[in-house]
Amino acid sequence: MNTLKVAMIQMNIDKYISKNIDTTNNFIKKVAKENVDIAILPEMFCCPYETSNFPLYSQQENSPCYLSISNMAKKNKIYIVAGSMPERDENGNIFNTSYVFDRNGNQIAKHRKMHLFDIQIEGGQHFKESDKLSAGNNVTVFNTEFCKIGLAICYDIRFPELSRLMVDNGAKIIIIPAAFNMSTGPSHWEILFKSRALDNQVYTIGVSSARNYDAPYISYGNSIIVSPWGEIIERMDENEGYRVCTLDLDYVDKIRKELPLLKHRRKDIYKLT
Ligand SMILES: O=C(O)CCC(=O)C(=O)O
Repeated sequence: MNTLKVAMIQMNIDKYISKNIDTTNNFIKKVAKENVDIAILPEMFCCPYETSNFPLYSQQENSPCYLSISNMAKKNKIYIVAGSMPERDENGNIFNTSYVFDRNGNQIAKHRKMHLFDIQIEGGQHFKESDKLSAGNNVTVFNTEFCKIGLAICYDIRFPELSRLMVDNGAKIIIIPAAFNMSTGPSHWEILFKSRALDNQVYTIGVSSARNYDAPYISYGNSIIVSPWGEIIERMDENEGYRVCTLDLDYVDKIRKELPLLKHRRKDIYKLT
């Protein structure tokens, strides 16, 4: 059987970066003891999710925060999908960026959120990432000894074209560090992870920050794993914690063989004439 163990780390986000790094370190040590292969952190795991914070917390690659996560990966011999952090480039542009480190602490992937989260729900959530952030332009798929894995951030999951491109590129798992909110989370979170899993016959994994009612942006929590058959195989509540889950990659192949959706596509007619 071709399996791997993943851990969803649903952490509370503090205003101090150092506290967030300590929290991450404690979780990584715990999950490494359970022989986890890939640990996943939430979106903006080191920065309270607020547009005004992005410039204040933004750091260039190789920042102390970046290096401490890389060191944790190396020390614990574990892959870490470092949720996301505000990344500042040499021109001062800021991106919502997820880095992936391998078991030697080397960066093997980097995804800059491609779809910026600008919403205005009447009587509900308002947010405008584009006030402070720039969008990334690249689809991200990275390789491991288990399989290829697609990576995107939160709002990116709403765009089926992106997941499909990852799958066309060989992904059998799609990982989404996220922070849905109390307006869209209860209505859309589960459906989105099920839909992307079902239409691509992949495992989808959404890792959220824990809910904090004192924060200006209240995260939905509910970190989730959905199978290629569209079933929820792990789901957390709103509280801080972690969950370990073994994924069977042969099951992806089995589902794709039994119900060959990807093969049955009519790419020859998917054009507007
Ligand atoms: O799509 C949503 O409803 C939430 C997206 C979000 O919170 C984000 O992209 O950070």
